[in-house]
Amino acid sequence: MRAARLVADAISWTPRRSAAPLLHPTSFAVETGQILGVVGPNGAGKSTLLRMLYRFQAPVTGQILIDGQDVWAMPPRAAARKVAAVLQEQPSSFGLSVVEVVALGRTPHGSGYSRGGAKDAHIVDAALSQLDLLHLAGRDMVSLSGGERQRVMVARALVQEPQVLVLDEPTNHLDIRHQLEILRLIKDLDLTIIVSLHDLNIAASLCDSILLLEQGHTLAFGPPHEVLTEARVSHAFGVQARHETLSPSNAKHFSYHL
Ligand SMILES: Nc1ncnc2c1ncn2[C@@H]1O[C@H](COP(=O)(O)OP(=O)(O)OP(=O)(O)O)[C@@H](O)[C@H]1O
Repeated sequence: MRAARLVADAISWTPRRSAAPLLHPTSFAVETGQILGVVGPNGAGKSTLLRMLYRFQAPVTGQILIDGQDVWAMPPRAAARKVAAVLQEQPSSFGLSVVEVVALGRTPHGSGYSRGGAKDAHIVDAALSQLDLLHLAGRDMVSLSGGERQRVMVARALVQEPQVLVLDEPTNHLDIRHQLEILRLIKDLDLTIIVSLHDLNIAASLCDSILLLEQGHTLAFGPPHEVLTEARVSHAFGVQARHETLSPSNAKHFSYHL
């Protein structure tokens, strides 16, 4: 089993030269192979939280543990074999082709400047195929659409063979079909996943648990049906939220009004 249990124990983040935390001490656990959705209004602290999980900025307090090991206490290369990230804004990877960008995901598994062997090539090909990118393999990254680039970044994260995958708004830029495909892929992956999402209906159907943030505080953490209540969503987002049952599917669906 590749997935691992992730625990955030009272992690917080405060910018340098500032007294006020942007994220107040936040605790949660994501069981092995489960999906945690991080939701909340703009500026709630979702990306700030994710940045600590994928080792971009260190928590000012608290610890992040993967199967009991402190992510911030291990060497960066070891951490990169445990956690991969797919971010909203990607560097444009100037001059690199799709296959070269995806292959970069193998870096934490290589030694020195080794180019990787047949095993790496096989892993890269499998990811290109899984993300419907084989026909784009030779294309320059800068020539891709936003959605194509997003799929390349998911492929790169997968070839990293992490135990934990962090995704910041992964459906941004994707058309409906590719949104559904990415969501199904996320659901099927044998990984522990932390994903920030703006669409609460997607979050409720995709995730095993939800962390609802507001102004750097945890409003609620737990199963979607417990966290995403009409009252809490209305309060957090400043709207009137209505939780309806759709017919004939009987699926629950939020709609919103000002
Ligand atoms: N390095 C920084 N220094 C100062 N303020 C910051 C820094 N990084 C983020 N912020 C502020 O912290 C708050 C939380 O930002 P964050 O990007 O985590 O929110 P978010 O929930 O991801 O928002 P969105 O839904 O808009 O992406 C925002 O008000 C943002 O302006």
